[in-house]
Amino acid sequence: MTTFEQKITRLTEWLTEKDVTISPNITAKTIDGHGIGVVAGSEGIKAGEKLVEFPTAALLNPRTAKKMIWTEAGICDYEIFNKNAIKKIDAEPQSKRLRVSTVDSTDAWVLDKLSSPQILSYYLYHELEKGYGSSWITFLEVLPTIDDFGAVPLVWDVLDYKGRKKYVEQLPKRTIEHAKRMTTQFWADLTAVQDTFCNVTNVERFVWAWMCVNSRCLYYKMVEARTANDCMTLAPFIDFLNHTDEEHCEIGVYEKRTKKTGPAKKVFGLWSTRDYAAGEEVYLCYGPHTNSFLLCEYGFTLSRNRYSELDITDEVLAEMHRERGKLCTKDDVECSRCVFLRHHKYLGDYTVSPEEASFRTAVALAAAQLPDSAFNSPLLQSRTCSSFPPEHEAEERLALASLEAFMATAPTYSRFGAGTREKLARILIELLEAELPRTGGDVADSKDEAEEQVRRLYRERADVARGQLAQLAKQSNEGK
Ligand SMILES: C[S@@+](CC[C@H](N)C(=O)[O-])C[C@H]1O[C@@H](n2cnc3c(N)ncnc32)[C@H](O)[C@@H]1O
Repeated sequence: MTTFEQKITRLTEWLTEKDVTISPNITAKTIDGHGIGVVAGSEGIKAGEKLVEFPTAALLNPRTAKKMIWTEAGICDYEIFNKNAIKKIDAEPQSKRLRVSTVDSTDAWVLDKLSSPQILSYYLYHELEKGYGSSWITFLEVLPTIDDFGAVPLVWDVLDYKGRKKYVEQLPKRTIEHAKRMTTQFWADLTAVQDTFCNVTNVERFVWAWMCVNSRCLYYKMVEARTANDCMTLAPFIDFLNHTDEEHCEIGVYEKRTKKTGPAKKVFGLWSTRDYAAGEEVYLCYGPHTNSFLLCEYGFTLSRNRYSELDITDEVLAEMHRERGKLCTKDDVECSRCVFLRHHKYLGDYTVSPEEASFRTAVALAAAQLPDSAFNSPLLQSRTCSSFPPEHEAEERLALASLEAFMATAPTYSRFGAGTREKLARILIELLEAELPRTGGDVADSKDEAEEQVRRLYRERADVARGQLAQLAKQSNEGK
């Protein structure tokens, strides 16, 4: 049986054969709770040190994958393709074909119909099926298993992995929506791939491939990319880097001269942005992500996350409609307050962090303090307070003018401050009371990874609410 160290040595040698440079100052190792990660060697790392450099041809991205798929398709007489897909290609006039592929054949257009995640997921799926026959086996051997994705809600939902489907509905509402969007995208991608290739039948394996692509791809811009979503590449070894929201490494493309004479070549590289002590884990930042996002996309959460926030859209909307007695719905005629907020692009997406309420939230809670009549229809027809109809009540004119002034200048002290704090505090206290049982209270951590992640999201929500309540109390004491 091959040990982890042997697999990493094989991977490093294989990458070196492809002219990839890996600094001797870093090494890959398994890290408790993180899977594989990258750590600084005994010499440590200096800021600005180049850690990994890839010739762009050695990357696994839609461009390189399409070339390899097309070469293989030629060898097996195009038998990997679904017969209907081939019929459709033959029927399509060549002039109409979208030529974005770098593959040197007009028929390779069949691959251009697929998005980058679809191409890459198919590629990994198919290579795994080949096993030791795959030229990527050294890379496949160090990829996570489906079990390593056991904390991803998509995996619970699509595979009911370890009976975890039930936990999807227990997630906070916005996280459920995120998870469901991913499930929809997954099935759309699988369908598109099955419409093109005849050899994709194992859903669990496709989940594995799709999740590898989703959780390991790095941003890499190619001229043929149609959308930002197409700008993705897999880069073995760099993809061992775990996520942090702190100071981290950077990745990018730059030119490098490998020989004294001859042209400079493009490389895809990873470099440090600060010093690292020997043995310290080296991270990347996957983006300014909340724990809800990290759980859905990657299957983990950070114990402290600087991007933690609490979505209180439903609660704020309920507060705004207290006077009306019911929420506006899509099928309902919207109330004039919603029309006003929508017109100013402030309707929905209300959040708070432990430190502050988002400005959108502050605007909505300010709007909630004006009577319905302040948003009445003649006013809305005129849209701005500068052109109020003369018959409009002076007091309401003044109130709405204050709201618009607040939206324009966001003063720290405004007529809405005290009312906003009161409404926000009520929302947060009610939310805390309602969600407390979902945090698991003082009971020990659940043995089920999925259940534990659900609890962690609720604990984080409670922490954000408490942090924000403390801020509100402080502001009240300061008389803001
Ligand atoms: C790009 S890979 C990083 C390498 C990965 N740890 C491995 O074993 O191959 C992304 C995956 O690593 C894990 N991961 C990344 N950052 C993490 C963190 N801060 N804490 C826990 N797991 C993390 C998650 O499973 C995520 O899906």
